[in-house]
Amino acid sequence: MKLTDAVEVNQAGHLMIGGVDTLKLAQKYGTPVIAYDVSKIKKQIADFKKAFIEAEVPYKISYASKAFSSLAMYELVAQAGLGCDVVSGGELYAALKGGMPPEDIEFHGNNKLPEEIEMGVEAQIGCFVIDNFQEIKFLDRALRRKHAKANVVLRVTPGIEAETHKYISTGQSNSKFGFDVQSGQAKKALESILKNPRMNIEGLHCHIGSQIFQAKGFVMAAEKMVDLMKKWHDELGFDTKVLNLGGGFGIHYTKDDQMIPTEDFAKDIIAAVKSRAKKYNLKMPEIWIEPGRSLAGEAGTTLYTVGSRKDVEGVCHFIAVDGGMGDNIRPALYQAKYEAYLAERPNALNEQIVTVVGKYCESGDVLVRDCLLPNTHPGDILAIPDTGAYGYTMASNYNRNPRPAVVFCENGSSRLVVRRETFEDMLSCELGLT
Ligand SMILES: Cc1ncc(COP(=O)(O)O)c(C=O)c1O
Ligand SMILES: N[C@@H](CCCC[NH3+])C(=O)O
Repeated sequence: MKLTDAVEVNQAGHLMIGGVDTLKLAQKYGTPVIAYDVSKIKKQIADFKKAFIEAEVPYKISYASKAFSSLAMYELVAQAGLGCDVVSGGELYAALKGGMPPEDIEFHGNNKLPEEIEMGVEAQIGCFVIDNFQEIKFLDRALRRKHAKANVVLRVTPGIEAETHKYISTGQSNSKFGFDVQSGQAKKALESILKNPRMNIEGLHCHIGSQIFQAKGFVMAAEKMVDLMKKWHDELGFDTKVLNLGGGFGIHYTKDDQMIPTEDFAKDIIAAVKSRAKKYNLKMPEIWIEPGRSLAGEAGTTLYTVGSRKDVEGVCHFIAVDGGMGDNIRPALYQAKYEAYLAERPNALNEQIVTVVGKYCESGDVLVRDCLLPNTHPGDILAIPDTGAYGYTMASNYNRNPRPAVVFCENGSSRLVVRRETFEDMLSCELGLT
């Protein structure tokens, strides 16, 4: 039986992930544990691919690995034939270790360090997404030193304000990412790259933000980008081979989130590029997208064990779990909303409005505010679905709490893909004084 898009229930009435009973997962791996239903990741990948294949347009899907960077995820993504984007030397290192072919890796970031750029040049990655003038200098220096060439894509801010939390909106002119178009910065950068014999500019990039539900913003951005292609074709004779429209496709966190199917999102964007390119008589560019959250988010569910309770009648009912803001900072950072279920009795009558809090020494350490749950007891397993993106990758060791374990579940089997951190792990970089 299907309870939500994220969670299913087995014959015993327990929540299931990838065909595995969540109570068994908690028993086997301990809690907190983030359990992924691998079939959901595969389905999202297939849906994106389908939209491009049906539209018969050249495309590339690059997984934005900041959403969930792990060796297992890179392996899965590489097997599916996707590329990936990385935003740091650490992500690049992990992607290569996870078996991503270097030529399928894009390097993003608003302040790539010289040594990170050298690492990318050394690895002969697929392309650098150029974000600022300093980076052009650093990249040029690295290429000269290695007698190498690199493919690049120019990131611009098309001046679109996405309807999302202000911390995750990036397409507006005052964003810290990319070159501003209106002020002429972007054109200057393009001219400088075009003159550089070591850089092969493939095309343009924009990313308007994250957790966006309206196709409208993407369509507007796509249209503005094709306008820019036309302008720079006329003014500079520049032919855009690649149009990278970034990621940002919203996912379900709560019943209030109005979902647009992945395929429909992609179809709208493709149609906008197609018709605009036709209008200007431009060659259809290869469309690249960079979904992160929409590939990993709904596939992940975090399981916690309920510990203490605090009830002040008429004021509040707190249920505390053995994780919190250290494994999911999103509620504290973006006021993100989630739903919670009791793994053993997800269908039991909901009796009480409670606030699920973590174990960290912060009043803001709230995972779900005011949710309806059945009566809970210490030792119960609580599941918070839709935690597959920006949970583990934004995790911290605050209060010296170890980061959780991660398991992949599929067809009734589970597999540990990231072991739980130990206290020793947390001290492994420390040298002390004596
Ligand atoms: C350049 C770029 N591409 C892709 C993504 C992935 O976004 P999302 O996880 O919302 O799909 C991000 C993050 O917002 C980003 O900054
Ligand atoms: N970390 C953010 C998304 C940031 C996307 C990166 N540009 C989130 O959890 O929603």
